[in-house]
Amino acid sequence: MSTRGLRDDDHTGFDRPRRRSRPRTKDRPDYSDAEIGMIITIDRGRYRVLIDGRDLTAVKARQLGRKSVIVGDRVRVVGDTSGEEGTLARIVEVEERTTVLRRTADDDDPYERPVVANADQLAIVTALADPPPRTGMIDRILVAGYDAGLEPLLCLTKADLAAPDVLLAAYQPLGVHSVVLAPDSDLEPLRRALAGRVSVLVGHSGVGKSTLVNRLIPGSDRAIGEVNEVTGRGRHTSTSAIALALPGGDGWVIDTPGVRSFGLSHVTPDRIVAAFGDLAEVAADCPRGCRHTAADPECALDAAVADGRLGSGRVESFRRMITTA
Ligand SMILES: Nc1nc2c(ncn2[C@@H]2O[C@H](COP(=O)(O)OP(=O)(O)OP(=O)(O)O)[C@@H](O)[C@H]2O)c(=O)[nH]1
Ligand SMILES: [Zn+2]
Repeated sequence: MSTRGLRDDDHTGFDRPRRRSRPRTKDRPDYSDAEIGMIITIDRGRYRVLIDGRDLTAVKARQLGRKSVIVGDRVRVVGDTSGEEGTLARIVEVEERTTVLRRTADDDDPYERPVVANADQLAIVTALADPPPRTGMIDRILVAGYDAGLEPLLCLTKADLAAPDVLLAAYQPLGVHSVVLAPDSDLEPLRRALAGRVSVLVGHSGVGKSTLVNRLIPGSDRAIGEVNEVTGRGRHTSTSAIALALPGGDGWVIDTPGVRSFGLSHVTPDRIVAAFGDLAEVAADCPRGCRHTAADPECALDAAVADGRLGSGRVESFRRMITTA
């Protein structure tokens, strides 16, 4: 009797991929020598890849199938990698991602769309006036960022038009770092916060994100914008994010097109709580399925506030964030 006959009766065998269906190692091309680059931006199926300062255009190789390639991805590239005009390289492998920022188009959308890979900071650009700040939007972006394992940075622009105090006070208990910016303000605090990191910039159209990027990276030429009254979109209609190197090679900012919504149907309360070490420790005692809101009668966060293990301000801020988001 063959061993295969025995395995067929074994239920656990069903889920395992059949050995024969996998390509054998010796048939699989070895790309370990292929050059590694970073995806800078994507335009109509063409990927801009930066390798050692060379800027090339590439397409996805067929063997990648439906695997997504997104801005920030580290990829292996073969073919013509000279970067010369008219040449096209092929992306054959995507390196494992350290983080993935995702969004769903809206809350009823079951599809998570990966937006940016390998970032470590999420800079939320919000105007203090014109357009007025919306904490619901900030909360949604914070939740998406915590879910992705990114550290948030609140960039409050247009401080010449309104004071930042109320917003700063709202997010201080969560430990969110912030910088306040006016047209003539010193950029040094922002530069320090971005130094050596890969920061995704998100913000509603009109908050002054392009103005900020142009100040940080002279020559980056981000379109500053007359918002189109009909479409609500800025002048440049690109839908892809773009990675821009900070001067002196001191990190990257990844600019994203003005976000109008940040659907969060893929996020669970426990993944958010996990971003806060002190809260996560306490929430380990919550009943199964607890959403950690004020409406959850047995949430362990309440007991921890009552006996002084957690500050009430921190728990309230956390709950406001997860409930308005
Ligand atoms: N008063 C004031 N206005 C600013 C400031 N920063 C930018 N603006 C103005 O706000 C408007 C929008 O600025 P943008 O930089 O285009 O904003 P954006 O967030 O990039 O918007 P999109 O390009 O639509 O994504 C422009 O008219 C800017 O001149 C600021 O600090 N103070
Ligand atoms: Zn709870």
